[in-house]
Amino acid sequence: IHSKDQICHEDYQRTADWLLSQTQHRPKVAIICGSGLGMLADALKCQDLFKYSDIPGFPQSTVKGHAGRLVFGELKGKTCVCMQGRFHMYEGHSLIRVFKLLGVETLIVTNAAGSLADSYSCGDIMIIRDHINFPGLAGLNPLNGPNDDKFGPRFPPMSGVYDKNLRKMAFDICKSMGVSQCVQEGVYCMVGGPNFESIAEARLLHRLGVDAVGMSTAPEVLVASHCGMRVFGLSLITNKVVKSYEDNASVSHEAVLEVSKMRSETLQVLVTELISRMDINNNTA
Ligand SMILES: O=P(O)(O)O[C@H]1O[C@H](CO)[C@@H](O)[C@H]1O
Ligand SMILES: Nc1nc2[nH]cnc2c(=O)[nH]1
Repeated sequence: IHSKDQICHEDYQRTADWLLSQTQHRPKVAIICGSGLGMLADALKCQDLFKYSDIPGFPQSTVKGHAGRLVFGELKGKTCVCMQGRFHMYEGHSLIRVFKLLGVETLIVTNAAGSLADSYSCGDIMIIRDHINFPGLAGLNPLNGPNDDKFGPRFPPMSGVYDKNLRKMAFDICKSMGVSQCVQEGVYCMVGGPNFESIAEARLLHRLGVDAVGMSTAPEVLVASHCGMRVFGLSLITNKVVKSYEDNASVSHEAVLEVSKMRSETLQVLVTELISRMDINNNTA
């Protein structure tokens, strides 16, 4: 699966069939680990691990902080598959449809993001209420090309994509974890990257009402929602995006990974508890 122009249902099916022949696990939940958040997979019990390089049709993950492994396992009695290493649009791939063919019903997506909202702090967790898909608005969309009706409709709606019940459940869990003071709910904006924002771009995003910005998530959520998956998303605020010409601060991927590492345990507890509480059989929370 190297160029989306060449990918068809049979390609996804071949990869899914190979995985199903290699593991007894039949996951209903998929987790995508954001930059530096790969340890979310460590909580899985009875693991079956596959290096991306060993999976037919799988591309390589090229970004530091993304290990490049698919981990199957049990979390509180629920069977999950976890991507330790995502593919960004700037890398050119999406594998959500393989998950669909494995039987996955719910996607939990995490990312590292910079904050635009003045009230946010580094280390905050933002439950994603909605997204702005900048590349998508400009016509760069993973659903471009002939529509495959086996996956979903030509014109999928995008309102209410981030499941309300799961968002509420996550809030309740954060309360019981005693971390609600650093939990936010907001709008994630996907930009193409791989550069971080200029100050003028940061100001534009701020004016548009963006709370957090990153270079992932929206394409995955789009494809997942198109094929009928329930979606829940979390952004870890790893940096405040520089919005002032007087501010000498500057962001780096290393700094992003450092904050991710510091907060990954909290995210692991939150995601584990969410999966533990969610009903996966009838697809309701
Ligand atoms: O979205 P994730 O994979 O967490 O990664 C985020 O961190 C990287 C920049 O540091 C970008 O790829 C951005 O999208
Ligand atoms: N575009 C973008 N992606 C990020 N990922 C983590 N922090 C940032 C950021 O400030 N901007």
